[in-house]
Parts: sequence; structure tokens; C-alpha cells
Amino acid sequence: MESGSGKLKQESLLSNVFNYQSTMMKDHLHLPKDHNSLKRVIEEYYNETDQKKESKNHMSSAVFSNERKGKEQDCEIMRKKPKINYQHISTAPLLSNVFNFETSFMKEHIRAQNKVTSVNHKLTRRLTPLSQLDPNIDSMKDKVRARKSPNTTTPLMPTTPGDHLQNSMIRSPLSPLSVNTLRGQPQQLSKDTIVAQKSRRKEAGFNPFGSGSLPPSCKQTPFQVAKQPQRKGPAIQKKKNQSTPKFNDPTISTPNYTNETRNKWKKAIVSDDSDASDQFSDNDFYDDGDDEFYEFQKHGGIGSNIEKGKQPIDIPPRTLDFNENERQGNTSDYQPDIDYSYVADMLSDQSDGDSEDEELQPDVDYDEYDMLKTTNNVVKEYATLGPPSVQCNKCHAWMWKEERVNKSVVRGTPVFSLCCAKGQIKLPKEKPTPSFIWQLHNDKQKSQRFKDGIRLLKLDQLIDDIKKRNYFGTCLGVMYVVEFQKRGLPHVHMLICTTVPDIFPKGTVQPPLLIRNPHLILNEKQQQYYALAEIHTLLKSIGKSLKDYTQMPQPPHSYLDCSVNNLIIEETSYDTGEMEKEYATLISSCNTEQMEIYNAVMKSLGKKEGGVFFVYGSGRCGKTYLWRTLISKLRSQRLIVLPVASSGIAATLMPGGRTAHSRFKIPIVIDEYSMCSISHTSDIAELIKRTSLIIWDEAPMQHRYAFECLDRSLRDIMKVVDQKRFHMPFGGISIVFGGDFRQILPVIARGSRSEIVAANITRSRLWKITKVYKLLHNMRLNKGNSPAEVKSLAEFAQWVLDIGDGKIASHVDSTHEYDKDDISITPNFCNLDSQNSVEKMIESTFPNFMQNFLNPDYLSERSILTPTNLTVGNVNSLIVERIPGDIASYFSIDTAEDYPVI
Ligand SMILES: Nc1ncnc2c1ncn2[C@@H]1O[C@H](COP(=O)(O)OP(=O)(O)OP(=O)(O)O)[C@@H](O)[C@H]1O
Repeated sequence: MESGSGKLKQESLLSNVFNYQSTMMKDHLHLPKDHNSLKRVIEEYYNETDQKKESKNHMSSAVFSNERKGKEQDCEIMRKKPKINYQHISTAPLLSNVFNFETSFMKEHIRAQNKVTSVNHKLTRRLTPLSQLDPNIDSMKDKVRARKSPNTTTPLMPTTPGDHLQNSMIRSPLSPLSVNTLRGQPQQLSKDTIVAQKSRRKEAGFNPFGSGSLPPSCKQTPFQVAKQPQRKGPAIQKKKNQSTPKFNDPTISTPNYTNETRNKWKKAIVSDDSDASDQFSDNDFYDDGDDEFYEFQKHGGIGSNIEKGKQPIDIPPRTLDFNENERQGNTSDYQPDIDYSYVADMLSDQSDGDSEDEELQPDVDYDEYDMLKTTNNVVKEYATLGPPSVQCNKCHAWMWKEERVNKSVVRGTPVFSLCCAKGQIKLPKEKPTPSFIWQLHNDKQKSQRFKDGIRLLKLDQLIDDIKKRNYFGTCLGVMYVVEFQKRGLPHVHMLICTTVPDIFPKGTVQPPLLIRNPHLILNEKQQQYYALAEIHTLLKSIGKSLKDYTQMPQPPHSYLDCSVNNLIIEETSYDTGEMEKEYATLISSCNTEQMEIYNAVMKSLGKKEGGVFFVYGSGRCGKTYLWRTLISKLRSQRLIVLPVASSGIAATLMPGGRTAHSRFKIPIVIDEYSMCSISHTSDIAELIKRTSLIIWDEAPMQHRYAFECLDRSLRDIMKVVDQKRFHMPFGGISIVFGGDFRQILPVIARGSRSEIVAANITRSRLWKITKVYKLLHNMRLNKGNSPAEVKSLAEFAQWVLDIGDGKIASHVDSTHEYDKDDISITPNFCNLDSQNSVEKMIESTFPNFMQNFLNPDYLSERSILTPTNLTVGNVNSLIVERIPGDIASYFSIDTAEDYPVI
């Protein structure tokens, strides 16, 4: 890593983050008004990226050739190593959640801007010597010194064991508990002792505060955390150069470091010289506690009266000291004014605050503390090594000595692998952070809009790609609206006007209106007018009109005429000839079960009394076939039939199908009194009045309230036609429900079995007047090329029905938890190899994929069903990977949170 000013380090890191998220850099194009300058920045960015790509090989060989002295073979080996992203190597662990990372990083940055010395521990450790974190660190030190009044710099004379611990804490980044540990005999304070200590502190004038409520004195400076709170009580204050008073208790003695030891520590830490660590003696670095123990014994440290190995050592603070006198060796044994705030900050990540001064955590939950003691007998404790104190002499990252790879070596230079793989990984010099990113951090408004900006950027990128790369044919224009869902998640509705893409054979791509109603006969001009009329209808819903937009082509007035009900036009514009043909084909091969239902429904239509039917059939028994027969018959007679389904997928299987909720405006949050949001004068009300039949597929999926809601609403609407209809089910409109109770039942969040059953259509009052019909024959499997195949298919059909009826035994005796509900599939139904079975399944489902992947017919005839979306994703990736060309990913986020106000 290049050395440089602290500011540069932070800038570099920040730019690294933004390089990683190139999209984010572009995002800032949206924010400042000066668009051109930002475009320039992006261009520069891309130019640099290209240059980097070009120089990549050169760089890798250059990096390694220095190390390997031009041994080409070695360089080759290095290139073949797993790809290392040189730019992001140091931040990779942090980028897993980039938003969180950025949030925290920005906080750190702002704190640094405000001359707060605490820094992200991880970053500090890996990347930057402490002394380089802020270019203004010297001025910060000056400020600290200036702030120190005699009162604040003078330590407290310990008056009680508790007080002594506090003083120890101020001297050391170790937690009170760890201090106890280091004394060899874990001090098990009773609840009474702790409460007594607390009350003594309160009496003495301490202002107890938790982590969330710092006392005013501590809020004054960035160094508040370790600043010695002033006692108002009669505490005896200790002068700066006074030696540490010893408490009488022989087990609690204060570490008494000599100047020599202290300077040695500081020299190694403060120095930027990578060889500084070499100045340590054997005893300064230790493989176990013994060496360290003797080091402190030598210097009159703790436990000089305690035997070797029986007592853990107290580790001196390996931190920077801002006191100039200290550096020059003019130190006393006791340094009360050493500021450990940055140490505390750094440790806070690891220790959850345990390392903080006891005074900072006076609100101990003593009950919990007591409970801990009694349950585990001993309060769990740990010692901390303090901040990393040795620099890697290759990359200058701050490391703990214990992380060295040459553990057997106690004297000499420690070698580290964690940071730079023993110098094999070299970070290129980072470019300075673009000014607009600095601006962003300093501009509250912009930083608040940071995430919004990112979303906009991604959208912009998508639109850009659609326009320039012609994903959907030549793009003539794009309109979009961003809608926020209830959880605050944004999603985009985009209208893309394109020519028919060349990649699709002519006639295979149709305007949406024609996809919904493939038999609608409209010429090109009419299609355009209807499209404009639909836009006009959408605009009307927000109080505007197409006429407000003079630059848009205007259709003839009749298309925009409010008296023209497009819904009715749409439902009555089918090609009757085509419909008749389709009907003739379908009816000719209906089986007896289907014919029975067909006749019953048609009879109810003839009587105009309405009727409620339920067609119950397991999968592939011909329900959809029956719907198509009924629909084609009615549409061939210009009668209106409204096919709906509980799910969108099921709706697409029916000609002109919609979801029931969309068609009838059924409320999502529903109860037994709900009504559809249909006004009597609306177009949909008019359509309903003229409707002959409603077909509702996959009905068992819906809560019975939905059917009852529709019943109430239709009776309310139809009473306008005839008052008697108010008393007829569904206002006298015939309705056919269909579905399979073996499939999905209503989803009740965290509902019990009884609640789910109670939500079922069979528990509705409407069920009593419903005529239930059954389709029992699996129509898909009764065809076969040979008697053997027919027999095999029949067996399979029966087996599928048995599964639905719960007749196939599951592995109740299985030893595996996950197996218990599983059933075995016999090899004659499914005989996939265990080896590469997914690949083989893809091969057999999509043969000659490369020749056919642009053929819509080929694709629409094939699908692979999987139980979970995760598997769908995996199979999709495998298939998509085979398609040649660039892959563009448009990332998004699935959580919405307020961006913190900085
Ligand atoms: N009477 C029939 N004559 C010829 N083929 C039929 C007949 N009925 C159904 N089929 C065919 O059987 C297959 C399954 O029928 P369909 O899709 O209508 O079943 P389904 O009950 O709707 O199934 P699912 O519940 O899985 O949606 C289809 O290929 C369909 O064309």
C-alpha cells in the first residue's frame, strides 16, 4: 500500500467503494445540477476501467516480476491463482452489504471530518497506520492537550477496590472484568458489593449514564469516552507526576510500567517505520502468557509476588499517546491523561462495550449479573490484546503480533499473511475521491437522497440499455412511473414503445390488447387508437386527459368518448367465426363428464335465472378445456363471458382471462362485510350488467370472503337491472367455479388447520346453493401410442390421484427428519441419473437449444417444474449461460429503510 496522508487514505478507500459499485458513481450524476461535469466524471471512470483492463496482464506480471525477479514460469503460476480483485481486496468482507457498509463508512468519514479520532477498527487495522488517519491529527492532539485542565488530568486516588478498578480502566483498554481476570483470581463480586459500589459512585457525584446517554461533559469533545469524569465528592485527586498509589489488597495491584517499557511500546506503535516492530525483545511478544508475565515482573508490574504461570498478565496499552512529554520520555509511571477513546472505539466492535470504562456502564443489570454468576459459577471473562500493534513490513497494515505466520520466531520481524499474503498482494495506488462524492458526504440533503439516487441510477441504466442496445427492438420511446409498495419498496411500471424486434419472427409479437384477446380484429390504425384510448383512461383516473398532452397523437373523438365503454367493446369484438370454429372442435371431443357440466351451465343461461356451479377435478382432468368450450360458445354468440382466476398464472391459461381481484376490484384486505370497489356508474359495472357467465378458476385458493364479497357486490349492481336480482346469488349471473382441493388452499398467515378449513369456499353460505360436479379422468394421460403406454399412463394417473388422496405411504420410519413426509417415486415414473441429473434434464427438455432458443414456439412448449424458486433460479442460470452474448444484471434491493440523517 502506498503511504500518504491520512486524508488520502480515506479518500482512496472511499473511492474504492464507489469503484466497486460503478453504478453508484453514476448515481451522483443525478444529484448535482451540473450534468456535464458529472458525465465527464463517468467517462473518465470508464476510460480508466478500460485502461485498467488493458493493463491488467501487464500489472499482474509487473507486480509479481518484482517479487519473482522475472521468472516467467512463476509469473504464470501466479496468474493462474484464484482471481484476486486487487482493488477490493481490503474491503471485500465489508462489501457484502454495501449499503450498510456505506452507511457506516460515511458515518466514520463524517466523524473523521469532525476530527473524531475513532475509526473503523477493521479498516484501521488492515489499511492505515493510526497516525495517518487524519492529516490533522497533530492539531487534534494539540486540542486535547489544550483541553486538559489540572482537574481533568489528575487521576483519582482510589478509595475503594471499585474505584481502583476504575482507575485501572482509564489506564488500560481492558474491561473491568478482564482486569479481574488478570489478577489471577476472578473477583466474584456479590450483588450487594456491586450495588454498594454503584451507590458509592453516585454519592460521590458520578452521573451514571448508559451508552445511549452520555453526560454533557462527555459530549463536549470527541475524546469524551475515556475522559475522566470529575468527582464532585471528596475524592482525593492525584497529581500528574505522582506515583500510583498502591491499594492494600495484595491481589489488586496497579501495573507499574517503567519509562523504558512505555517508550518501547510507543516507539513501535507511533513509528511509521516498518521495522519498528523489530525493536521488540523476546518478551514483548509472546506465544503464551508466560513471557509477557515475566516482562511485567521485570518492570515491577503486577503480581510480582505471584508465581510464574499462575496469573495472567496485564497488557499495557499499545496505543498512541498524544502527550508530547511522553514521547520524550518525560513520563510518570501513572498516565491518567492518556486518552483511550479511540482504543475504546476500536474495541467496541469486538467487545460489545465490555472494554469501556466501568463508569461508562454503571447501569448494570445486577439481576442478570447475579444470574450469570450463579448459573455458570464464574462470570465469563476474557482478556483483550488491545489494538493491533505491529505493522506488516510489506503492506504496512496494522496487525496483532499473534497473527504472524512465523509463530516460532519470537525475535525479529514478524511475517503476516492475512493482510497481503506475505507481500504477494499489492494494492495499486488509489485515485483521489471525486469531488462530488465529497460533496455528497458534506451535503445533508444529498446524502439523505443517496439511496433514491442509486435507484434512479439503476433505472437510468436500464432505460439506457433498452434504448441503445435495442433489447426489445428499436426503441421509439419509454415512459415509466415509480410506484412505492406498502412496505416502501419501489417498483417501476415502464411503457416501452418499440418496433417489433428482428429477433422475433414476424407476427409472433403482438400488442398487449391482442395478446389478451387474440381473436380481436383491429387494423394497425385501430390498434393505435385503442392504445391511446387506454392511456386516456389511465390519465382520467388521475384527473387528466390525453388532450392535455398536445404532443401526443390524438385519436378520433369517438375513441375518447366517455360514453364508449372500452371494456364492453373489448369483450364483444371477438371474431365470431373463429369462435364458432373453436367451439366446434372442442365440443366434439368433450367427454361425458364435461358434457354434463356444459349442458347444465348452458341450461342455466337459457333460463336467465343464474346458477352457481363448482367443477371439482384434479390436475389435467380437463377443467380448462371445459372453460374454453364454454367461452368459445358464448363469444361466438357475442355474449359476454368473464373468465377470471385466483392466480395470475391460472388467468393466463384462459382466453382473455384476468385475476378475479383485478377484474372485480375485490379488496385485498377483506372481511365478511367487504364490497368490491365498483361504482354503479363505472364501466366495469356496465360490463357486469351485460355479462352472461363468470368462470372462476382455481377457486379453492381464495378465502370464502372473496366469493361472498363478489356475491354482495353483484347483487347490488344487478338490482339496478331488476330489483328481483338483488335476491339471486351473484345477482342472477351464472357463475362456474373450478379447482382442486388437493392443490393450494387459502393461505392464512400463521393460521391453524381449522382456520384454513374455515376459510374455504365449502364453509361459505354460498356452498349450500352450489351444484358440484366432478371430473375424474385424467385427460392428459389417457392417450398413448400403444396399449402398453396407455396402461403405463393410466397407472401414473392413478398414482398421482393417490398422492393427492394421501394413499401413498410416506417415509414415516425414516431416520432423517426431512424425509418423513417424502414419498418414493418408482423408477418407472422417474429414472434420472444421479450424476449430472440437472444437466441431463435440461438436455432432454430443451434438445437442440442453441438452434431454437429464439423460437417462441419451441420455448413455450417446454418447461421444467421445480418445488422452490431457488431451484428455478439455478436451473434458469444454467440454461441462460448457454445463450451467447453479454449478460446485463440490474440489481435491486429488497429492503427499504430510511437513510440516516448525518
Ligand atoms: N375432452 C378432451 N378431449 C381431448 N383432450 C382433452 C379433453 N379434455 C382435456 N384434454 C386435454 O387434457 C389436457 C389437460 O386438460 P386441462 O388443461 O383442461 O386440465 P385441467 O383440469 O385444467 O388441469 P390443471 O388443473 O392442471 O390446470 C390438455 O392437454 C387438454 O387439451
